[in-house]
Amino acid sequence: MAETLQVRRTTGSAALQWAALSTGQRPDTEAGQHACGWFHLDDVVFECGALLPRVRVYFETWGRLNAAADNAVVVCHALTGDAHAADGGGRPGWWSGLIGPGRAIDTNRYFVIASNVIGGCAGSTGPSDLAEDGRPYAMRFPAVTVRDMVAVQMRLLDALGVRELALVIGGSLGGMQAWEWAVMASGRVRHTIAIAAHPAFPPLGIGYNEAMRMAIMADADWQNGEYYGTGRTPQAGLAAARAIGMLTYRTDLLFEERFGRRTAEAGDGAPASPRFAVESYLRHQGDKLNRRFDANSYLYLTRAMDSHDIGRGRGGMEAALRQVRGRLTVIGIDTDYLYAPRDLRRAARLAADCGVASSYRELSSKYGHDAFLIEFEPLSRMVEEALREPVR
Ligand SMILES: CC(=O)SCCNC(=O)CCNC(=O)[C@H](O)C(C)(C)COP(=O)(O)OP(=O)(O)OC[C@H]1O[C@@H](n2cnc3c(N)ncnc32)[C@H](O)[C@@H]1OP(=O)(O)O
Ligand SMILES: N[C@@H](CCO)C(=O)O
Repeated sequence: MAETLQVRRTTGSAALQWAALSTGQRPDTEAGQHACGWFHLDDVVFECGALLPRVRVYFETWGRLNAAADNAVVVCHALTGDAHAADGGGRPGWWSGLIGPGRAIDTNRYFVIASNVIGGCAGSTGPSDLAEDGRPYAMRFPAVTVRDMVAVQMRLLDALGVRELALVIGGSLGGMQAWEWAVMASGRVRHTIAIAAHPAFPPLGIGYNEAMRMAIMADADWQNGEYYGTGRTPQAGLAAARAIGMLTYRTDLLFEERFGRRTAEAGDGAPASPRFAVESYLRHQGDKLNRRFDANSYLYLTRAMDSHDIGRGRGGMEAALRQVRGRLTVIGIDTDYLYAPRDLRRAARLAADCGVASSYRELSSKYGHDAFLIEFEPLSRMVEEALREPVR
């Protein structure tokens, strides 16, 4: 199976040079330094049995892999996130508050890797890419699962020469990947931190995902997914999906504080134009997502979330948990509507009952589910504390 790896340092000596590496050859990066790269793999077999002859993974790294090749940290992104988790290329990342020199995930100490998930639309192969026949995959893209995402990430880590992981961490869909990493790479991962994510995606989440998919597929511009190159994209559908999503990612308290019943300046009260501040906010969020996200990827990634269940095909949840070796920290958010803290506390307890060195921590926030992308100070403290705990 052919694999190729290209890495480009964005800072420091010989910055901006693309280097082609043979797999297993560690990238020559420096402590704290940011790099980005492409990993090309052939013949990737998905859990559903489908095979993609060519797959591309976009990734970014921070820091340097140590001589023992055991200081790697894998950071997994959420539904609409990407590989740009921390500062680099002159831009902050979505977790810059957590990752960087001297921060909770210290890039002077760790070699941090974040990659865009397969099925996504931020550099890695997804439904908008061209299939072998030269047409976009669209709905012909295989049904991707969280396990497929992690399997590809594991191959990336092998190619980068990483032997053992100090930490795998992520929130939401990223947390689901972290749960899978704990099982799939058991013995290779010293610490897993799964934030705002169940070990098996709950029915309320599946329901909301379906409502969001219905919004996209009801848009006439969706065209059964074959919208690429037609000049029409399902923007209204994706915007409606984002609005539904945002209502589950935040809280009533926050909306009360931010918007109350205030009206938006432009609103004239007609049903078709936004009247209240909260409406114009949701529309703005939809516009923003349309500028950076592909609707078909949204369909595929929400389906991946629906299928997430670490016990699937492994004899159930307990049997899967019994495979976990390293330490597990589950972080819940007290105001998270979708990923209820009581479920996550229970999951951490179940893991402990199954012999895992497991603990539960709770982040208190008015932001709801999205708190893991916003509340960097308390989250940093929790990550630092968790990393100080014994591995086994
Ligand atoms: C910035 C990125 O991280 S994008 C690339 C990677 N993406 C990810 O990792 C996905 C995860 N990220 C996210 O989900 C979000 O970016 C979060 C949770 C981190 C932050 O959400 P934000 O949308 O930036 O914050 P918030 O909810 O405060 O909304 C602020 C926006 O709403 C706008 N807004 C606020 N009130 C209103 C209103 N009444 N009417 C219209 N717009 C409004 C603000 O002007 C601001 O707009 P801007 O983002 O264009 O500057
Ligand atoms: N704000 C997050 C929500 C899902 O966790 C995202 O857009 O990815």
